Amino acid sequence: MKALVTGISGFVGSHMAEFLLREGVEVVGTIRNRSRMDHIAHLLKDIRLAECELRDPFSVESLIGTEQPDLIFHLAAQSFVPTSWNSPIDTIHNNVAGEVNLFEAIRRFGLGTRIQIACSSEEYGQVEPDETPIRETNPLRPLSPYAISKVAQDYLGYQYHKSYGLHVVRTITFNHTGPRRGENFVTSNFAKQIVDIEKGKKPPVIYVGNLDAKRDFTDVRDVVRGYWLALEKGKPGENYNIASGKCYTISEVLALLLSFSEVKIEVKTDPARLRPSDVEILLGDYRKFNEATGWAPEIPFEKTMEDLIEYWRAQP
Ligand SMILES: Nc1nc2c(ncn2[C@@H]2O[C@H](COP(=O)(O)OP(=O)(O)O[C@H]3O[C@H](CO)[C@@H](O)[C@H](O)[C@@H]3O)[C@@H](O)[C@H]2O)c(=O)[nH]1
Repeated sequence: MKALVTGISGFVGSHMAEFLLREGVEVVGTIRNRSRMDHIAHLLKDIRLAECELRDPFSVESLIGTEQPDLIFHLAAQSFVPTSWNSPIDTIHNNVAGEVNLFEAIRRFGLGTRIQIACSSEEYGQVEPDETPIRETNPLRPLSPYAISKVAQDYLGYQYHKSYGLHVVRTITFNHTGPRRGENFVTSNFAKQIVDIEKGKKPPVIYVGNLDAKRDFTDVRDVVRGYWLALEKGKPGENYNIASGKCYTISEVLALLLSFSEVKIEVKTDPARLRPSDVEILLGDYRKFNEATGWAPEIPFEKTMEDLIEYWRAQP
């Protein structure tokens, strides 16, 4: 069995590759010439890399024709919400064109490849108080260009399944984190700031944005197991929430991370970290996915946060 992981050098891609190797699957991953390699350096003897610009249909067609994968985990994306306000067109183009190019190549070669699409709880956007925990039937009220790009990716998956019978499973993943999480994202950003203070690299002040937002975090290692199960047991054309079913305010996340450290730290709001519109609450109902695949989260949030801070402590 051969799996293609787009964005293999990223946070989720590197964990996906580790999971697939443990399952005995042959792993090929896409990289671009400017991809960082530190997350997958330890895997290079066991995986193959293919340089591919997903935005370029010729590049994608040549990759798919050569590799003819049984499975695709489509994880490559511009995934940071604030970047999508600075470069909305680039976010939408990158996330949407890459997926269309993959679907078109699979369709043209007539392959039976099973394809997982990484959709996002950001698609739900403005959620009303009586709508939590959020089910897949909730209306989508996206609040950022990133969310729009994910709505498009999600519905393209539906459409290519209906129009051409492609085996596409759409996973709607709520926030996820763990070791190697990029330092822009809130959990890693706070953990790294704390560790930089511990190491004396910066004064004892932690800068934060909106602490009132509520998010539902799942450990990345549980998430990649979910992506595998989505293609093993999920129904083509369907969408499934992957979530923990619990949510924390960002101020609770900050308090938890601070509790792992001995140093005294002052908390300051950095206005540059506030967004034009922020999703207030994301709390997912994962029953549909559980019923289809048996998946449930296993790693508690406290353990994920401990592993994350230890990850940053171990960095040079
Ligand atoms: N990044 C960041 N966020 C902060 C900060 N302070 C508060 N926040 C708040 O923390 C929340 C989480 O921010 P992110 O970690 O940047 O994630 P996100 O915007 O929720 O998006 C993530 O989850 C999506 C799934 O819901 C993913 O699709 C997306 O790629 C990303 O992983 C947001 O409400 C944000 O305003 C800060 O200093 N930095």
